[in-house]
Amino acid sequence: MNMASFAALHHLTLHYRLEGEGTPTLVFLNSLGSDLRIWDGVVASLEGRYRVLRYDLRGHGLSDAPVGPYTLEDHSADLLALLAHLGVPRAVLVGISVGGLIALDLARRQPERVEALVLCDTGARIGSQDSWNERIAAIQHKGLPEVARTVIARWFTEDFFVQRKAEAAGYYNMLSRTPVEGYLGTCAALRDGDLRPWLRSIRAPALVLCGELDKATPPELSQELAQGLGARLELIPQTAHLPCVEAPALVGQHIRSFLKELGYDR
Ligand SMILES: O=C(O)CC1=CCC(=O)O1
Repeated sequence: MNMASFAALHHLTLHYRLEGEGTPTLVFLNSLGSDLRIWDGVVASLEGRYRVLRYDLRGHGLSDAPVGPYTLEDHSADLLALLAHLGVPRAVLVGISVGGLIALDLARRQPERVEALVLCDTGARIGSQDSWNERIAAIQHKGLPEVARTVIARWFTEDFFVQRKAEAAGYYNMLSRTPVEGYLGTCAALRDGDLRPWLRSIRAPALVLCGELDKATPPELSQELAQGLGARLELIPQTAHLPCVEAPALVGQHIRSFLKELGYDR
């Protein structure tokens, strides 16, 4: 059913979409300042082969934006509560950027709930304490719409801004209209979240994807992540931080090949 749905969990309300049939269930997690629509093209490319759950992280899209700061554990507890609400015992988690960190956090805390991981443009540690504190201060001082002008430049390639101008403007709107409390709360989760010590303990099979021109979470970070997890890294040509928007069909193809390797031949 491809329509907006809302789950009133005991602690907050999350916006989600559930579509498609069959196993496994794929759960898509968005990045900082985006929402579940960044996955539209990837989900379309999967052509209903799998059951797909997308949701807006707390503080994003149409989900509640409680007062921060948040932690990665707050985010992964939200996901667990949503899975329980929908009766999904186990899923393949597909997370981008902070969404990847949240997926990793769930995989280390509740390994039995995670069938596999697809980690896009992410790392076990993104940025530094200082870089996140600087971003938080800049937003408090200048506001999110101003800071978003710098941030969006890292989301897409230069070509995208020239050739897909209207989409670039639309995604700037998505980013700059993120609830500021939710954006700042999630910056704090990124500032305080470091999963490097846990990587080797994560046993779920994983695939790592990264835009070859990503400057926010560059390919070297993905390489470290893939090494730590014993996973394969695939670079997505001619894309930056959001290959799911710039090259959704290719991202979808990698997901399908990975699922095939895991025995899900659909
Ligand atoms: O906002 C950025 O600079 C890129 C990013 C880092 C974590 C995330 O989710 O997006």
